[in-house]
Amino acid sequence: MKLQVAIDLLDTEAAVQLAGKVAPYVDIIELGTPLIKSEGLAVIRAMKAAHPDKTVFADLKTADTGALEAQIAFDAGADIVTVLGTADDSTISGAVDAAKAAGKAVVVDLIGVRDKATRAREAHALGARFIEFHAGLDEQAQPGFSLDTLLEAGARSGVPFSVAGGVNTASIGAVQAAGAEVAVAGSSIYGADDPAAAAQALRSAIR
Ligand SMILES: O=C(CO)[C@H](O)[C@H](O)COP(=O)(O)O
Repeated sequence: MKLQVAIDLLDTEAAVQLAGKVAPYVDIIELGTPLIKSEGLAVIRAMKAAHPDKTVFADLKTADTGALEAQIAFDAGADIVTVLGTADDSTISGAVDAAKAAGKAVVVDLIGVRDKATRAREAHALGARFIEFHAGLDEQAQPGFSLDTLLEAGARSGVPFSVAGGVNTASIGAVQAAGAEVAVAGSSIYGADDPAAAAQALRSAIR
């Protein structure tokens, strides 16, 4: 299983600095949606320039104009972009076409999707590289939130998937046991006193 760090900071310098600390322990560097909204495409360019050997994941959460949004992020250096699972099939297909032309990839994010396993299969058939079973920060803040429902749906989907939703050292074992290809960790890394140690601990927990 691969490890993806989600950087939900708000400025490019802090994001590149954090990536520099955790890069030895992660496979994929994700530029979070708030970071891209705050800094624009420049943060994608800066991250790819700083880490040309890493997969740079632009969490665009595209809802429309899939081909166009994917293309501008690929041109800026992104290797993977996200499209929302709630978007129209044509939006996913448009982004997938752009990815194929650029030799890059699309991940479909299931945030807000009710029947995640079914939509995951549809999105995979449309050409998404893998499907992100995701509970967003707002959903995680709800009383009684648990990652278990997400993991069960991912395991049931039968397609390649990642998991995001407050993944930490206590839960990453269950994420791997569910069969995820990628564990996405944001706040448990960027919110830690020592982000490098946090990333290293997550990496060590992967069997
Ligand atoms: O995309 C996101 C929020 O929409 C986050 O980047 C993702 O949820 C990972 O962060 P965390 O591990 O803190 O949940």
